[in-house]
Amino acid sequence: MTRPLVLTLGEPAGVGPEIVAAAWRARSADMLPFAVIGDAALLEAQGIAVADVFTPGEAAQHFERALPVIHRALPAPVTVGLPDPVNAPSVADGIEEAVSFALSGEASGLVTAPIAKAPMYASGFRFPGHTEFIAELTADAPYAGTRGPVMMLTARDLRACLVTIHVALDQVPELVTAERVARTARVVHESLKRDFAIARPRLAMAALNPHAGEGGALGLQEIETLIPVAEQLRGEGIDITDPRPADTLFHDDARATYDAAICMYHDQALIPVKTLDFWGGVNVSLGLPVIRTSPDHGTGFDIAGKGIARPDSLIAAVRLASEMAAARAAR
Ligand SMILES: NC(=O)C1=CN([C@@H]2O[C@H](COP(=O)(O)OP(=O)(O)OC[C@H]3O[C@@H](n4cnc5c(N)ncnc54)[C@H](O)[C@@H]3O)[C@@H](O)[C@H]2O)C=CC1
Ligand SMILES: NCC(=O)COP(=O)(O)O
Repeated sequence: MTRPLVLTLGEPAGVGPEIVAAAWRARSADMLPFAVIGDAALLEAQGIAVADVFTPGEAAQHFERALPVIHRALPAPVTVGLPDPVNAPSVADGIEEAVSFALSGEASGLVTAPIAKAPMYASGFRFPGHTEFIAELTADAPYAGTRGPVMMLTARDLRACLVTIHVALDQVPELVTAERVARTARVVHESLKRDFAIARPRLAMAALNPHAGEGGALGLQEIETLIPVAEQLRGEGIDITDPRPADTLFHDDARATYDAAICMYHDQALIPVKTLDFWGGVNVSLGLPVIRTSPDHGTGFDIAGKGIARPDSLIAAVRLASEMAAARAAR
């Protein structure tokens, strides 16, 4: 039987509590039941019934009538829209606890509500985001496959996967190495088979430079790095294209030619994803021993507490984690 999911509440002063409550209100047959790690008072304040539980395994028995919560009180009161770094260590602890439930098998996977990066960094959090933190927390767990983490964003029929994640643009060219591109492609190829049940994944590689480098006139990374690595990957049996100009890779007809795009930097992947479907996009961490999904938006401090935050992306993240858990269980 597939176990429930575990959710983290994320930044308590952001939209997390209201979208988590809304996701529970929208519970449906295509979602696994879930338990939330966080401050129960913030969820009760959303006008829903909550049930105190100790593990995600207890979620299913309560889920229909109340949102199961693994209560973790915050050290400082929450002012909506104003993150307090004093609460940041509890946010990180919640993610760590969720990962341990997923590693122990008590949860099928985790779905994380957004964190605010700046207050986390101010409190000493030393990871760029969830993705790298979860990779570190799971580094010693057994895993049969190429290790990530690889960040993938999905929206409608687009899956965009990142070779570099949260780095300044001027650092991107030196980080686009053959090793990084190859590892990203291998992780994506394996994950599309294992987690998305795609038997023969087709990958499209995005070029780094305009016009895929214009034969070297607009940059040499395609000739020196990307074309050779694409050839090497095809030699391993991975169906991947040579680098394609990124400006023509994401329109409707182009998307039909591949199952995932390998993108060289953050905005190359996230702009098409968020343009295509800002409300329904999902962030997925690939190449880890645990399943992890997340909404593609952030903490929405400008709208938190106003009752207008849309839960669609979190709901899509819960659905996708449920599908991935089913795909892994069926193998
Ligand atoms: N997975 C995660 O933990 C992520 C965290 N962040 C963090 O979020 C914080 C704020 O980042 P921003 O760049 O301002 O992005 P943001 O996504 O929080 O906000 C961008 C715009 O989208 C709107 N928006 C966001 N979520 C919405 C929702 N559920 N319904 C309706 N409108 C929504 C906001 O009101 C704002 O106008 C930062 O600290 C950033 O690091 C950002 C992206 C992902
Ligand atoms: N821009 C995507 C983002 O910030 C999500 O990062 P992560 O917390 O999922 O690693």
